[in-house]
Amino acid sequence: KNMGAGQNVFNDGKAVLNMSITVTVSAQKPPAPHGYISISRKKLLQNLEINTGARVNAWVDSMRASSPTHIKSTPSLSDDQGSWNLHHPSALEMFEQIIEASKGKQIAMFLDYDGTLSPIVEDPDRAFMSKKVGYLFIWNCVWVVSINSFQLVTFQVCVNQMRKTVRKLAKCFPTAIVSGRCRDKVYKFVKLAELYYAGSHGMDIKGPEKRSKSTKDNESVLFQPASEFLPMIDEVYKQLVETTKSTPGAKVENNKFCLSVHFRCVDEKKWSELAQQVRSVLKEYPKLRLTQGRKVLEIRPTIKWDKGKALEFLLESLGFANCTDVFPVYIGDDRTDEDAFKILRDRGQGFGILVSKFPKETSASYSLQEPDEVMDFLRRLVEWKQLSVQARAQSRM
Ligand SMILES: O=P(O)(O)OC[C@H]1O[C@H](O[C@H]2O[C@H](CO)[C@@H](O)[C@H](O)[C@H]2O)[C@H](O)[C@@H](O)[C@@H]1O
Repeated sequence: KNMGAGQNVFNDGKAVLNMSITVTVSAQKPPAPHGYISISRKKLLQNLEINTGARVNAWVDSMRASSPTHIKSTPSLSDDQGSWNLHHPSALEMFEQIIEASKGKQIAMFLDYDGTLSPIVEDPDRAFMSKKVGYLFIWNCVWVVSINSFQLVTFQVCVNQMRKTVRKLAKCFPTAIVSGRCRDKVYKFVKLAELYYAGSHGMDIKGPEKRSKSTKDNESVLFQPASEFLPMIDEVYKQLVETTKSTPGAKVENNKFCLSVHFRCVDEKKWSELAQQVRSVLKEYPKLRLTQGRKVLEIRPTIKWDKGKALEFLLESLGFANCTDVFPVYIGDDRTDEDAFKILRDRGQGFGILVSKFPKETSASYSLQEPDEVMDFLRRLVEWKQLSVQARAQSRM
């Protein structure tokens, strides 16, 4: 059986078999044709089993390594908090220097969602924007006839401070949300029509809604590089739901052009079983690959597209292609955000801010500890921009 060139038996970036192999199954072993390796089917299957076991173990190691409790117990990283902070100082503490670096340039903001604008929670469907909620107390006197007295009534108006801040931010700078989630879902959490959205790890990009009376269609989809994968993703979603249902706590999320298999609520003893289940489905789909986020296995098309490419595409769409006077700031907490941090580092433009309480390998320049700090940083940017606009207006008078 000719397995064909470039067939990835295991499709997680490091292909186990990624070369042209001719497997000959016959009683008498014919000589291998020139340029081909001839190995027995039995031997091949044995190799595959060994590799499958090793690969699943590698997955589980990686699942452990990305877990904060394990990071804390990794001496090379935990002992090094001080030196990590030196290399990735707080963006809040470095605010003045950041502003200085952006002088004369147009700031453009790129924000990841989970773990950046919303705190990480167990249930992905309840990852609402920052919990910090403002209460507006209105004291009011109400004449209650029945008890013939005045009563003091309190009204509480909840204002989502993060949404309010991002709305203001978008008034000051072009702003995009870049998320692993399906675009519609992230929009339901953020609920701001004035932003750019790049869902499914950047594979579904849409510009701000245009309010046009002439057309009912106010959607402005800009780019969907993986649309041909939709049927495959749906098929794999169904299979993963079925295959993983025996693992308590596992949750499969359909993110339209990619899938997430959550293991946050899976007992660590069952991680290997879950990895095995995911692998058993994925091995039939060499055109899909696996990446990892925070307690989540992410499955996506093998196309060369990621959050970094989405960032470049958005910069172009915003009219900043080949511009030297743009200053992109990307804030994110996850491994998938590293692609965007790296692009900024390589271009030598703007910078990345990693949201993390723990030292991590990163191409980001600065750090913030949690979504509340992200909100403080965004607020300071808004205040600075408003003050500089005011100052400019006054100087013209
Ligand atoms: O790129 P992002 O916006 O950061 O999306 C990455 C994944 O985020 C979500 O999962 C993460 O957040 C969940 C809610 O806090 C948490 O339960 C989970 O453990 C995290 O991995 C989202 O549900 C995934 O689909 C995204 O891929």
